[in-house]
Amino acid sequence: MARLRDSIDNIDAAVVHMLAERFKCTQQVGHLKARHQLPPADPTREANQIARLRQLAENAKLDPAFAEKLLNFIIAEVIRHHETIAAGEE
Ligand SMILES: C=C(O[C@@H]1C=C(C(=O)O)C=C[C@H]1O)C(=O)O
Repeated sequence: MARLRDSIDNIDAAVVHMLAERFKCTQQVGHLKARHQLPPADPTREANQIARLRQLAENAKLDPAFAEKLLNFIIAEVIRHHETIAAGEE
């Protein structure tokens, strides 16, 4: 079991690092949107991402509903950041 837990720990670390990189990109998008007075949320982009992620999840034998919930959770946090950035650049 210790070997499995070592792998779980490595995977969790990779997830954290990947999320950190993703948030670095979304922060830059937030600044671009604020500068060009674009809204924090882009529902069309979100719908495309959700459809894509659900397909990827299905192919990977991961529950697509779980993948969608996870992406929605992350996107909600990104939108919160974008609202904060927009408020600061008013
Ligand atoms: C990052 C963006 O802003 C928001 C956050 C998204 C995300 O985290 O993937 C997607 C769409 C937007 O609602 C974007 O518009 O690309």
